[in-house]
Amino acid sequence: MDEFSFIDSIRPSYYKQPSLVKGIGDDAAVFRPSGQDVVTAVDTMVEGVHFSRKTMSPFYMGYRALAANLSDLSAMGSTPAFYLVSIVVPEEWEQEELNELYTGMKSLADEYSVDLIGGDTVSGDQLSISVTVFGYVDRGKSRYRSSAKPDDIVFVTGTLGDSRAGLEILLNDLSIDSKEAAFFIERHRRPVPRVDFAQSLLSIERVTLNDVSDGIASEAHEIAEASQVDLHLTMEDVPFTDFIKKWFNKSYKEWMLSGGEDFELIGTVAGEDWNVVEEAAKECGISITKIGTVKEMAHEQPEVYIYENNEKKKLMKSGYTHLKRGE
Ligand SMILES: Nc1ncnc2c1ncn2[C@@H]1O[C@H](COP(=O)(O)OP(=O)(O)O)[C@@H](O)[C@H]1O
Ligand SMILES: Cc1ncc(C[n+]2csc(CCOP(=O)(O)OP(=O)(O)O)c2C)c(N)n1
Ligand SMILES: [Mg+2]
Ligand SMILES: [Mg+2]
Ligand SMILES: [Mg+2]
Repeated sequence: MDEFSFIDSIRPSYYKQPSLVKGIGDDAAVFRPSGQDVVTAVDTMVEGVHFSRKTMSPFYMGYRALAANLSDLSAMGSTPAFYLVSIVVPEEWEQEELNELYTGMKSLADEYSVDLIGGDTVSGDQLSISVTVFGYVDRGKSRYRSSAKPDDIVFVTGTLGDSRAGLEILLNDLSIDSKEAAFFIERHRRPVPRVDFAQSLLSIERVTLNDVSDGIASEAHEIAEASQVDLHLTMEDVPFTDFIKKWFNKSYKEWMLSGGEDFELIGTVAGEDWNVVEEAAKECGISITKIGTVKEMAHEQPEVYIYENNEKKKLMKSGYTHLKRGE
């Protein structure tokens, strides 16, 4: 195998998106949006930081790199259309493993009819996958972190902390009940981006969305800062899988807030639209939970508060932070 035969092997034989003009094979790809806004994002995953041989097979490395990006598109309310993959591949990687990685991405891409339209292949020391995605959204309909208003309901999809529990099991070879361990591991390896749910909210004029990659302690702050409001959350309302308590009683609360990589959506919406949000979740077969309320800023800086046993505390912006220096 060399770079060129590899590219030939991953080149799609046909594309599903009608707006594609030129796919893989020239200096760049071309697509032609028809009056919609184009939404784009890039997230990178690096061996040793986002995954390791212990936590992920090549299939899941690929699946998850695309899932994280589709999750960002869902948080903008957009419909995914295209992706590009830039990959750094260590010498020892076999062609079969690289094919598996692409099969992992394709398995998710096919579900959403998303086309692979380009990328870059480079040899290097550590596996790194950078995925760039493009999606469409009706003009002016993107969902921003900056749209939260006082009295909004704060909600979150699914359950939190499962992915972190899966990571713990994988990294430390924990032997817990096999069915329950498999659930957490699956939540870590194969997160489901909430694309369908976000799209079912299209009838609502205003909804704030942010996807949970770092943990809601961080994402709630991003909403508070962008919207210049305070968020008041209730710890007892934050949703978790019931058996997480049994295995990780000491840690599960912290993981719910800052474990990260749940790829659920946290958002805010006016009370009068709450029934639409509930209906959307039901349609998509996912759970949705009210976890708090938006309030006007009490001080000069936006804050997130969390109530536990009726005690009010500031929730710090904890979570996974890259580029930490000098601490
Ligand atoms: N190295 C970078 N150069 C330019 N923009 C960046 C860089 N890193 C992050 N951003 C931008 O900063 C914003 C927040 O990024 P990030 O926290 O990674 O978002 P998310 O958690 O949703 O993936 C996004 O608009 C992103 O495009
Ligand atoms: C081997 C391994 N160690 C640690 C983690 C945990 N981890 C790595 S990055 C991250 C946060 C999310 O990644 P980031 O690059 O900040 O995503 P973004 O917010 O840009 O979407 C977490 C919780 C992991 N997934 N795998
Ligand atoms: Mg990012
Ligand atoms: Mg995001
Ligand atoms: Mg992201």
